[in-house]
Amino acid sequence: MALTRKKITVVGAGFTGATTALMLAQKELGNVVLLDIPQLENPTKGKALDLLEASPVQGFDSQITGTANYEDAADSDIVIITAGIARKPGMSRDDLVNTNAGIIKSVCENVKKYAPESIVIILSNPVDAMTYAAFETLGFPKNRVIGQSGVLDTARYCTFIAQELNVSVEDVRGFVLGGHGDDMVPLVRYSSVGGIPIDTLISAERIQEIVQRTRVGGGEIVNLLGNGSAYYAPAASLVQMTEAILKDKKRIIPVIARMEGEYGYNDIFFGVPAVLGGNGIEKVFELELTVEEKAALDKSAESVKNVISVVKV
Ligand SMILES: NC(=O)C1=CN([C@@H]2O[C@H](COP(=O)(O)OP(=O)(O)OC[C@H]3O[C@@H](n4cnc5c(N)ncnc54)[C@H](O)[C@@H]3O)[C@@H](O)[C@H]2O)C=CC1
Ligand SMILES: O=C([O-])CC(=O)C(=O)O
Repeated sequence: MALTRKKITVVGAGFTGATTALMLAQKELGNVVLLDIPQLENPTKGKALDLLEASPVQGFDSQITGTANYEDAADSDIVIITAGIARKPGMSRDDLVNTNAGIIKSVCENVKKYAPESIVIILSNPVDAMTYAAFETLGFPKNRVIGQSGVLDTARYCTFIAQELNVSVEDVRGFVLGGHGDDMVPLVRYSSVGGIPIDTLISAERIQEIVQRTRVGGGEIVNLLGNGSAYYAPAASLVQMTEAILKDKKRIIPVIARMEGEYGYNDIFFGVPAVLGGNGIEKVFELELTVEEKAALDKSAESVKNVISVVKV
C-alpha cells in the first residue's frame, strides 16, 4: 500500500501564512502549498523555496511550494485561509470587514472548485464574520468550516496567568469563549493551574486585569508592531488546530463554529469549546454559565451579529 502525505494549502503568504507554512513543515504534518495573488507569484515562490531550504538544517521532509495557481491546491486535505489585510494602530478588526469579505468570497469560490473535500480553517479578520462568509460561499457542511480565535486568545490568557504566578505554561488550563473582539469572554471559573482554581491563587482585582489584557491582546501587539498584527502565536494556533484534525486527536479546544441553537444563538459563527478531530468540529460543548457569564457572552454575540450583518448584505 502506498502511503501519501497530507496536503495543506495556506492561502495568503504574508506574515501569518508564511509562519504557518514553516511551523506545519517543522512538524511534518504534510506537504504545504503556499498560495497568494498572481501579482505576488514570484515572491511567494521565493518565500516557499527559502522555507524549504531550512529543511536540511532542521530535518523535516515536508515539501513547501509557492504558487498563485489554485490548480496546485487541488484536493488539499486542509485549506488555511490567511488572505486579506491586517489592521494598523487605531483600527479595530471590524474595520477590515468590507475588504476582507470580498477576498474571502473569491478565495472560497476557488477552494470550493479545487478542494471540495477539504476542511477549511479561517484566520482572516474580523474572523467570526469571515468564517460566516466562507461557510456561505463554500456550501460545505458546518463541521468542515472552522474559524481560529479561541486557541490564540486562550494562549494569551494562559501566558499572562503563568507570568503572574511564575509557573510553567504547561500547567495552566483555561479558555476564552465568544467573538474575537474586545468583549471576548475568558472563563475564570474554568481556569486552573495544576488543577488548582486560579481564583484561589490570584486576587480578584489582578484576575480582572489579566482578563482585560487578554481581551485587548491583539491590539497590544498591533500597537507595539506599528505596521501589522501578530503572527507567531496565530500561526502556532493554526498549526495546533491542523494537527488535531490530521491526527484525529479529538482535542477539546475553543474554535469558531456555526451556532444552531447552542447557547441560544442561531445563524452566527462564534467561539465555543469543541472536539476537533478527523471530521473537523465533531462536537460543541454547551457549558453551564452563571448569569454574569451568559450576559458577557450575549454582549459578545451581539457584536459578532452586527459584523455578520455587514457580510450578509
Ligand atoms: N483570527 C486571528 O486570530 C488572527 C487573524 N489575523 C488576520 O489574518 C489576516 C492576515 O494577516 P497577516 O498575514 O499578518 O497579513 P499580511 O498582509 O502579512 O498577509 C496577507 C496576505 O494575503 C494576501 N492576499 C490578499 N488577497 C488575497 C487573495 N485574494 N488571494 C490570496 N492571497 C491574498 C496578501 O497578498 C498578503 O500576502 C489579517 O486579516 C489579520 O487581521 C491575524 C492574526 C490573528
Ligand atoms: O489583532 C489583530 O488584528 C490580529 C488578531 O486578530 C490577533 O492578534 O488577535
